[in-house]
Amino acid sequence: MPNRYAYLGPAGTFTEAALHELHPGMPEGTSVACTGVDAVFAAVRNGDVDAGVVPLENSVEGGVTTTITELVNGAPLLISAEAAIPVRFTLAAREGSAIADVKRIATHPHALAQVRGWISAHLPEAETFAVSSTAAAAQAVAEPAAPYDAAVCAAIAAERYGLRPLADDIGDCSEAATRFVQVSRPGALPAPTGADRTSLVAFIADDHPGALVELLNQFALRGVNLTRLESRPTGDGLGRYCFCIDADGHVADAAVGEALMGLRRVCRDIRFLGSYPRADEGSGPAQIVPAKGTSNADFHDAERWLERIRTGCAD
Ligand SMILES: O=C(O)C(=O)C[C@]1(C(=O)O)C=C[C@@H](O)C=C1
Repeated sequence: MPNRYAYLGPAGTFTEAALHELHPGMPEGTSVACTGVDAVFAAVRNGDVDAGVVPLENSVEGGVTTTITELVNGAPLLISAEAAIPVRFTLAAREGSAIADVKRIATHPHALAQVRGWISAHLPEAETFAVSSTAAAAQAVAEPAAPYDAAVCAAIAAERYGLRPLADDIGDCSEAATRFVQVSRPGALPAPTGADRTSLVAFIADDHPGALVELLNQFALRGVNLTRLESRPTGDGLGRYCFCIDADGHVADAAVGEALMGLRRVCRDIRFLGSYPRADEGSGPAQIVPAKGTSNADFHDAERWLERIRTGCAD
């Protein structure tokens, strides 16, 4: 039976585009549109689907809170894949509308944050309304008795719901991109590819000067490059934070594995969120030349040397 995937729906979201990027040519009927990120997580956890795709971070607006909260606090799931896609926004309305008619605009909060400048320049009087996704906004605007005049959505969503684009490419940052992750129930990890990413959440043991530096040193000492560090409240009281970390490399790599063991020693708790192929393999920080003494071979050589000393076989 083909795998089934949940995603933040309805059809026409950027998340659906990410799902198709991860699984090109997936058979009809294998995707399940959910009305919220939390519903995607629930579908994965209760076994309705094999995996789910959700937005994790946007290059302009940052982390997607619901996704991060689910990964940090919900029943453990693993990230098994990622996709990064450019996000371009269209203002779309029912046939016959003009820009001057737009008084009420619906969209997803992350999308709104990325078009705020355009809206205040072109529609300063318009009211904005947050809905569960950009495609949900387009779907709502298409209703004859819609409470909104226009949606900020992907061009493909405008087309799917029969809306007319009033303005294209209205994002304030032309290079905006969103990173999506596929989450699965815990199981075997994807094999290392040589261009991987590892995600985890670190809970520091106690609040003291240098606690974050101690944590970061575990990576720095082993030459592991970090690609994301985000603090999130633990929910246990003001000033209590955990740290969401993405690092280059796979947990099967000696340097990453040793960094994780170091974290385990200095932190109260570590939630491992997965090792999976990087979406941008072949470019960017994955190309960083490993620091001297941090390759797999260097670690294994040092391990064998220590073993010889311990067993009295040192030369
Ligand atoms: O609403 C959508 O189309 C989504 O896929 C969600 C989402 C997000 O959560 O950031 C994805 C990409 C865009 O940045 C705007 C919205």
